[in-house]
Amino acid sequence: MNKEQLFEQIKLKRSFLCVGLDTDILKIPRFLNETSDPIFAFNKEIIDATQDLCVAYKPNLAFYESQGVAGWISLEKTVRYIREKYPEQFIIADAKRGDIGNTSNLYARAFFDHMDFDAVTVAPYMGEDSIKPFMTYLDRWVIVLALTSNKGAADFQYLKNAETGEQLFESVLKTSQTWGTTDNMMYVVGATKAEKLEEIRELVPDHFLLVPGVGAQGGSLEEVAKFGMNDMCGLLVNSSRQIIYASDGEDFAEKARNEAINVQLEMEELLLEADLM
Ligand SMILES: O=c1ccn([C@@H]2O[C@H](COP(=O)(O)O)[C@@H](O)[C@H]2O)c(=O)[nH]1
Repeated sequence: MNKEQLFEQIKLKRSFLCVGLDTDILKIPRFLNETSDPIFAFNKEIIDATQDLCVAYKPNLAFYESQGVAGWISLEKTVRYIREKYPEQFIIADAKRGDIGNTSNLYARAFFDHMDFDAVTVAPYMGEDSIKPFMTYLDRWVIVLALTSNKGAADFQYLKNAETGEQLFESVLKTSQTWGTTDNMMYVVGATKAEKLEEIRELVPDHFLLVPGVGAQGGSLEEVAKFGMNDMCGLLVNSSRQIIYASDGEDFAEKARNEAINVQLEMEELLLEADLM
């Protein structure tokens, strides 16, 4: 999917919501354990209940890898289900990969050839050759960690370069944007760091940003939109736990839908205010 198609979906759905499929076997409703693949059964219900309210899904690999082979099978089934039933959805592997070039090559093959994701999150620490292999695929994306939502982001990401005075996340944004384009590269910026979005937009005015951290982590959607929106919206705002664990009963999908509706309605208002629809 390219940038224009993504923006079309945002306008059509009146939403820039990305539903995080952080499917924890210990948190899903217990009655699903009677099915042959509880993680996939959960995901399928959540996807069917939210697909008209969001433009993207983001399975976080940790939740699948922690289940060994069974988890990988659930993940593959989930991606295939979305692709076949809701092909307009943008599918992100939140895998935070990146390694020496030949290894990254195989990560890219795993996520784009074998599994048909649209995008994969990558850590920029190992530099250009660790990220370039992901950008050789047409209409596939890398999403580079720039300023993360967690407390530990302060350990390195705000460190200032002694010569330029630039903070590390600023250097990541400046340097890495020369490796790709606004058509194959996005950035992760945590919603809990919304106050930094204004300066981030000065560095990367046209890139899409994947913004986790609303909902369970307490980030403000309104502030993210105020400081982070551009003329193509430019935002995919992720919410995982607040939506998918709205209930642990038989009504879990319906309750997830209600949570997603609340977010979508707020997003619709923000898009209207920004004159994007
Ligand atoms: O900076 C980051 C990068 C990634 N994440 C991931 O996003 C979701 C957030 O889940 P919530 O339940 O909505 O808090 C999760 O998969 C994280 O690993 C992030 O939170 N912050």
